[in-house]
Amino acid sequence: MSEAIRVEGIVKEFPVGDTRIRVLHGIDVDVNSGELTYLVGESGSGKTTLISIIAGILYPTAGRVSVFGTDIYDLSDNQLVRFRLQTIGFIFQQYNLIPTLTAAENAAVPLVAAGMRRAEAVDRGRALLERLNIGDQAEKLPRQLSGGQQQRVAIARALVHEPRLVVCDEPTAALDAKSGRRVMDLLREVALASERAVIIVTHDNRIFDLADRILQMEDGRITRDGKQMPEGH
Ligand SMILES: Nc1ncnc2c1ncn2[C@@H]1O[C@H](COP(=O)(O)OP(=O)(O)OP(=O)(O)O)[C@@H](O)[C@H]1O
Repeated sequence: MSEAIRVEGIVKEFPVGDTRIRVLHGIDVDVNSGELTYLVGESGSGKTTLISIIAGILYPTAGRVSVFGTDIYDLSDNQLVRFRLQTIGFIFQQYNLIPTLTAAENAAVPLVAAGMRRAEAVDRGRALLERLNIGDQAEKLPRQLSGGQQQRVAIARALVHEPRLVVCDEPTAALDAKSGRRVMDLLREVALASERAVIIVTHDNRIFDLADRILQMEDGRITRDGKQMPEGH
């Protein structure tokens, strides 16, 4: 276990009308590799905003984020895009699949973007779909898949290039218990590999027992940091 992510003094404000609202109030936290870290808290507490900043897709108003030793907001826009492509996999609440590509092609997108030959990339995408138990759906288009199947394609796409940091927003919400477990097994395997880290935002009490560490947010602050679920969940 070693420090993978360092978050220091993160403040985020959004403009609303003529004013600005502050949704993150100066967050300091480290995340270790070798652990599954969960981020929990009520709707609106700032979880998605924080993981988006950690994943390099939303600029903070103030503060620093270091991902495996790189201060990501010191990078130029182009460098950040490249760093994100190579190092970070993000599983969004919306699946954001490309409607004209098959499931296997969607899963292969990060590899193709990194320059891998298309046929080899699609083979790897298909192999990951098999591990997620939807290998038989690999040649279908997203609109021919159920919500849970689309979610697993999105998960395959986030993992296919073996990013060192995987950030997930409700990865199991649309899945039945068995599919959810498969996804979690895969994410745990990633987290336990050396020099890789996984952060999961979740309300899914079926998977709480799998967390190594649980961070709780309230009103834009981290108010608990421990192994146990806070009361009320
Ligand atoms: N682009 C935006 N403009 C203005 N306010 C925003 C914007 N994005 C988020 N917010 C506000 O920031 C706060 C935190 O939102 P966030 O989505 O991070 O919460 P969350 O904890 O992930 O909630 P949920 O569990 O419902 O997804 C909310 O009050 C939300 O309304």
